[in-house]
Amino acid sequence: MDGGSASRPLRVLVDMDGVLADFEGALLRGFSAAFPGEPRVELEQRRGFLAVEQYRSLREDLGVKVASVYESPGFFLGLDPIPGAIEAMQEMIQMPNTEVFICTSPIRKYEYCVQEKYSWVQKHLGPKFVERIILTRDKTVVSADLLFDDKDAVKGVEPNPSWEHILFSCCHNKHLKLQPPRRRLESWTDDWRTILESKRSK
Ligand SMILES: O=c1ccn([C@H]2C[C@H](O)[C@@H](COP(=O)(O)O)O2)c(=O)[nH]1
Ligand SMILES: [Mg+2]
Repeated sequence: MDGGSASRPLRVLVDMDGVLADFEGALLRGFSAAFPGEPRVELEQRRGFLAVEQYRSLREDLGVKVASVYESPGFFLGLDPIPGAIEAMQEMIQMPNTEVFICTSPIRKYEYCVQEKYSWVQKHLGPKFVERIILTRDKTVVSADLLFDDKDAVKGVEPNPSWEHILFSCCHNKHLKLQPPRRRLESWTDDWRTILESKRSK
């Protein structure tokens, strides 16, 4: 090739719940509204990725009750964007030599969730991002350089995923101390651009 060398584009996966869309805030509000007399887990008290497990540990029947909130029609479409997420995604998709995808797991009772995730992306990010949705219960089989995700352990059938997992801080994971070399993004005001640059092939 003449002149400069062409490097392969950087491929970035961005999770939806807890990274682009405020699942935890809506879950607490929805639970409080639907079950006002029941004990609830404030965001400061959230521990562990699955809210359903923490509610179940409070009292067995609370697991089913909290799950009924996110299984309800309108829940996923009504999520608020995480502060700065929309702006960051719009900037990222314009970056040269960069491929951005939204990589998100639907719940098992997928009837409303799947369609509403698509509608949420259309509403908040626009049609070019609808083209870039990857729905999977196993993110380890998706090939990329980076995955921004609030789940502390992203596991699946592939023991060595191609991506580096950047833990996006969320109420349920902010207390975890990461073992080096694992990295975090505290919020969308944190320096995600430097993380992208650190993964570009030289
Ligand atoms: O207690 C819980 C908490 C979350 N979920 C669901 C909600 C989302 O659809 C997925 C998480 O998807 P990510 O792509 O990892 O953000 O998990 C749940 O079912 N129960
Ligand atoms: Mg998530």
